[in-house]
Amino acid sequence: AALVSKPRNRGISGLKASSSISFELGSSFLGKTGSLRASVTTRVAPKAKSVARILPEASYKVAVLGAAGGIGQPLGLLIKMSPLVSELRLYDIANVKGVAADLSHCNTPSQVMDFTGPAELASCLKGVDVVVIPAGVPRKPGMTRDDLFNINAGIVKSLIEAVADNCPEAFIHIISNPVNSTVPIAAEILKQKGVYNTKKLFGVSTLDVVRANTFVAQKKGLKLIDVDVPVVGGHAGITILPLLSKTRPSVTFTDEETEQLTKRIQNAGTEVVEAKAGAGSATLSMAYAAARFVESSLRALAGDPDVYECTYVQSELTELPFFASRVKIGKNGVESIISSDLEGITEYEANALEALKPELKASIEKGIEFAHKQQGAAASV
Ligand SMILES: NC(=O)c1ccc[n+]([C@@H]2O[C@H](COP(=O)([O-])OP(=O)(O)OC[C@H]3O[C@@H](n4cnc5c(N)ncnc54)[C@H](O)[C@@H]3O)[C@@H](O)[C@H]2O)c1
Ligand SMILES: O=C(O)C[C@H](O)C(=O)O
Repeated sequence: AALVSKPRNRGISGLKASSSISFELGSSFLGKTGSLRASVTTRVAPKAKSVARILPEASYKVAVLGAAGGIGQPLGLLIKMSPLVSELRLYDIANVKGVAADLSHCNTPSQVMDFTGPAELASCLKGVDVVVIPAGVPRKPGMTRDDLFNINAGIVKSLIEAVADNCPEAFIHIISNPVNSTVPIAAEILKQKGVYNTKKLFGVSTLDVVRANTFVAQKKGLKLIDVDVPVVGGHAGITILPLLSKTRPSVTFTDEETEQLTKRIQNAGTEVVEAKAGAGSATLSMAYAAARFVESSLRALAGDPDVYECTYVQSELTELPFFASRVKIGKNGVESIISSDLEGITEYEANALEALKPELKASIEKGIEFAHKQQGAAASV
């Protein structure tokens, strides 16, 4: 692995200037909607001053696996802007050197390092606090996310094995599709390695929330920054369930609006895949969403007591073993799963929740079965 850049301005000017620029970006675009600020009236507000005191001192190591790809590159850029990051480690099987050299010229504090190919994966992962995994193939028009399973399941499996061996304590963010199956695969691999921590494995479903917030704000003429729509279930088609009745600020929807918005949020990934016409799926909005989730995780690690995000995790909220919902994230990962979003939902949402369960269950079982088969195959060699 080559060290591409060392932070030259560790002193007052470098750190202060970049902190204030990216901090403003982080808190106004990435961070704010990652809290319950707009969504729960009973929340006890943390003292702004004490959180501000904690955060600029903190510095974490973040690895991106699949860093030279369509998501990986803009995600690397956004993470490079975070004042909470001391090392940004970029790993890919190809083309990562140039990406790292390019990013390393940004005069923000973190040091950028590149790692290429399986032989350098262990050194990329040693000592990292957060691992983000967007490695894998994207959809083309006409494909479902599940059509990516055959290729991406194996990629996620091998990367998680390395995570288990080298940084089992890290927060793991899985972006690679089909998320509904790749997260259960990761869980099984971590179990096989004896290092599974249910609180630290996250399927990144933030993009669904980002989209729901955008579409609802547009439809209802609301100020975007204030809108917060919880999205539960999973991350594919009808398993994506926006709970529009739980939108904050409180807003009412006609049946027609509910139907139209729900379908648009569920099909938003396909909307992008079709618009890109064979050139891939969402990358820029995904990088934005993933950066928000990274920033939320880093704030949680730094002791911010007010970090809430929707994410696909091991859960007891329903009878399904994995389920996306709003969770509170703290220093040790998931602190609690917020059940109140599922209370008092509308009949439309309750029916949609029941309708998504068979598909989500099948995707979870497919992932678990894959991991078990691989283990069986390895044992018989
Ligand atoms: N969770 C979400 O909301 C969401 C949103 C958008 C895309 N995705 C998924 O993210 C994945 C990546 O999308 P993309 O547009 O960045 O694809 P891409 O093809 O542009 O980039 C993928 C990168 O992964 C790398 N890669 C492949 N195998 C690897 C391995 N074994 N180790 C390390 N790197 C490896 C490739 O070299 C490439 O640079 C896809 O599976 C896509 O479906 C998920
Ligand atoms: O739609 C895709 O295939 C990519 C991603 O899951 C998305 O929601 O944009």
